[in-house]
Amino acid sequence: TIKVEDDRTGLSLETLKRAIADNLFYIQGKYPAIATKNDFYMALAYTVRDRLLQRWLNTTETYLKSKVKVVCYLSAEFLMGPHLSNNLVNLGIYDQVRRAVEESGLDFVELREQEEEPGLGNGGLGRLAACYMDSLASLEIPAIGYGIRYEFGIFDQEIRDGWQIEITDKWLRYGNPWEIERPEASIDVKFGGYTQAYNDENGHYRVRWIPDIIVKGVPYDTPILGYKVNTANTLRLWKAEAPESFEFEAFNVGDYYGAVNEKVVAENITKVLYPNDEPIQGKQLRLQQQYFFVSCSLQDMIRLHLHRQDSLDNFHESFAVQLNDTHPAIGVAELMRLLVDEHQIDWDRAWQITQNTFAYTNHTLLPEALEKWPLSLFGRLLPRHLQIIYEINQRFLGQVRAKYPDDHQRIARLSLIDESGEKYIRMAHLASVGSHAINGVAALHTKLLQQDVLRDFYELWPEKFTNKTNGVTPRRWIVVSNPKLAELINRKIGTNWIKHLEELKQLEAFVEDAEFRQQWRQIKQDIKRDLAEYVKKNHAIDINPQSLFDVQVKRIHEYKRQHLNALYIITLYNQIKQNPNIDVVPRTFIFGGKAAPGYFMAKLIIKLINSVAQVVNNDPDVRERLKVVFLPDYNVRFGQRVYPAADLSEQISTAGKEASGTGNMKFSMNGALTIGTLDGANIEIREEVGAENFFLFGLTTPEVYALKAKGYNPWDYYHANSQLKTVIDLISSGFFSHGDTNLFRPLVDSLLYHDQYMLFADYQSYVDCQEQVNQAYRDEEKWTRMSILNAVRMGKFSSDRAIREYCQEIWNAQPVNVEMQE
Ligand SMILES: CCc1ccc([C@H](C)CC(=O)N[C@@H]2O[C@H](CO)[C@@H](O)[C@H](O)[C@H]2O)cc1
Repeated sequence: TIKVEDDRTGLSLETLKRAIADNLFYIQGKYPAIATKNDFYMALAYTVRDRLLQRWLNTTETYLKSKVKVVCYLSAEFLMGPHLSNNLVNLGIYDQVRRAVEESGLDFVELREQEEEPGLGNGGLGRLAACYMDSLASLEIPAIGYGIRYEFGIFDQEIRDGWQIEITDKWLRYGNPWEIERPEASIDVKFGGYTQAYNDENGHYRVRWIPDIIVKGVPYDTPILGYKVNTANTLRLWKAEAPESFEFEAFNVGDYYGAVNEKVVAENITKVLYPNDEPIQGKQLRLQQQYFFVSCSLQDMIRLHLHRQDSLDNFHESFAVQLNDTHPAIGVAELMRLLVDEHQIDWDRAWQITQNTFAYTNHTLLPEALEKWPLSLFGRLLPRHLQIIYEINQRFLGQVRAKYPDDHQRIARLSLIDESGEKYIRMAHLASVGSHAINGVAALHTKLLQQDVLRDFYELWPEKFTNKTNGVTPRRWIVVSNPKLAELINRKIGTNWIKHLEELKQLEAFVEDAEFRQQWRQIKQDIKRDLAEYVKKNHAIDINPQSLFDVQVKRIHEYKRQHLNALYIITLYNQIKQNPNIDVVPRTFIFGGKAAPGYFMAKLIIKLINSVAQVVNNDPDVRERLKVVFLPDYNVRFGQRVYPAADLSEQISTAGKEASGTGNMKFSMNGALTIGTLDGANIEIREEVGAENFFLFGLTTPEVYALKAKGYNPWDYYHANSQLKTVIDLISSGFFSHGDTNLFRPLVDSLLYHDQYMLFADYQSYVDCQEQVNQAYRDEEKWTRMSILNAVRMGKFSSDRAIREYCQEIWNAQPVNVEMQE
């Protein structure tokens, strides 16, 4: 008998080909002759999604049936990246699906590139959340990612005449095959209005909240499949809608706008992601977004808990809730409101449950990124929460006073309310008081948190603080992004490394194997050639694959010092112009990164890089040896293309400013060497790969503090270093701006008069270090050895290691085996 596989789950070539054709017909309603590339992509996506569903439903059923602890990751951002390839790798069916597509006469790569990237994040914080979701599922830890389904994600970036232009990100224009709407699980969320105290039937003091408006939260679920396991966790993203999308009464009296007004107001809440990646703006809509998704998520958790249990007394045993920075910190007050007001649990018990439920991760030391909300705005939008925060603060400061009587400064510093000038609510304080655990994202960062930003909390509760150095998923950042390298590693040590990255160390045995080094080098060369072709085809720029690919891709920010990189490029340019016979290693400087639309200096830095590129790339004296390219629209898909192609990874932030960095890990895992400062996770990468395999420069954090304390005058460096002076004067002269001496003045003046991030102090050390890079790159075998060691010693930086630490030290969560019911 011919066994016909189920169209939905079969993995044979025939079944896959039939499934794609059927989905094109029955879902897209198209037959091949009239189908667009996007139709074929959708048909393929649904074919792959079908093969996720069994695991997904089995997982949900397993969790509902058992009383397992579920990790809930609350994040305002999830930078997931394209789903197709990642799901094919985690299902272990990449090659057969690729063949099925090609045997159907379609171009797999073309279809793959059709997928709109869900850009529901700004940068590091959002991408970390995505890597952690992949590791939670791959480690079979029950988990739910809770966030916001922005209609418009991070803007698409175009570069026009050297300037960043922001384009609206209509990622949902063709629909999203990877999500399922769950209208039946909608949740109501209140805003505004007033509160009313009353005594309930048992004479207990109670408060009710009478809101101005109610908004409906509709969840959209996306399956998050682990690597080669049966576990598929859920990413639940909330969309705001009006309870009644159409007011007939208003319509009948001809008030057409009134009829849809509520709809518009409600939907605005999840309309767009705030494109700021550090500086906060304290906009009302931002607070509405934060409260909206947090309230939906906590109400959803309580509903799930009461589905499995009959009292909320052990809610904290059901759910471990991680606050991804302060953006969801309102959750502390919201859980108290739900437990006390909605479920009549007494305050002290509710507070215990709340503190045992929440944990808080801080991702930044920059003072301007620490969220604080004006009391006026907060009280208007969330009157009941303001009362609850007052109550929390009063009880908290009571404890502080008991421990530090008469230390009024300390009490004022610790208070949830910043009373100096206009009053603010300090969200980092609310998160710290309401959590049983607080962590930074790299060893240095956590130390600086304890010594500086959260010093008073550390002195109060040292036991709450632990470090959780960031990690990245080797599935997307090696297996999906660099299949050739993954293949070479598989051939040498098998495939266990993909879930046990520390096993990469076994490859150290091959460093002295010339054949292996040749293969390693060839892979990098092939990828560089592919990137050069991509840049030629899409940006009409010729780059030399033989040159050293020096890459800096990350959000544009003064503390990340993309402009220090530009100062080095101009220095090198001047060296060649002054002495054309100088023997420099041909270099291609590749930049990528978005600037927050309101961040003027960041945008000027993009303009400077493009202006320098203009001159350098068109100067016959240098262009064969120096090329500068700013590739637009840096996102996850772009990262997957550029990390494997890099020779040198630029991690040059001012010491003490980059909390961790995660790009640094992705570069090193793909064999790039790092030039960097002792900042964030660079320090731990250098410890793992060996100081001899890391190009270190610059002031350390204590040296930065000391120099600041002593009084740092950038002019001293300008006058003392003629090479630096020449570079700065060249920029001021208008040489890179068609003679316009005003264009870059704001940037030059900020350096000469402030240089907040100490570029001048680190300039010479950076230039000298770059010379060491040149020396090393000349010795191909030496460089290859260093490249191999940089990659194979990166085991620590897998997000699996980080998640295992969170599970053991913060969440007390265990893996749960999901059976595959046939
Ligand atoms: C309110 C605006 C806003 C938005 C995002 C943020 C994030 C905290 C910024 C961010 O992405 N921080 C980065 O987090 C990464 C993951 O931990 C770290 O690796 C980076 O060092 C840190 O800059 C701050 C403020």
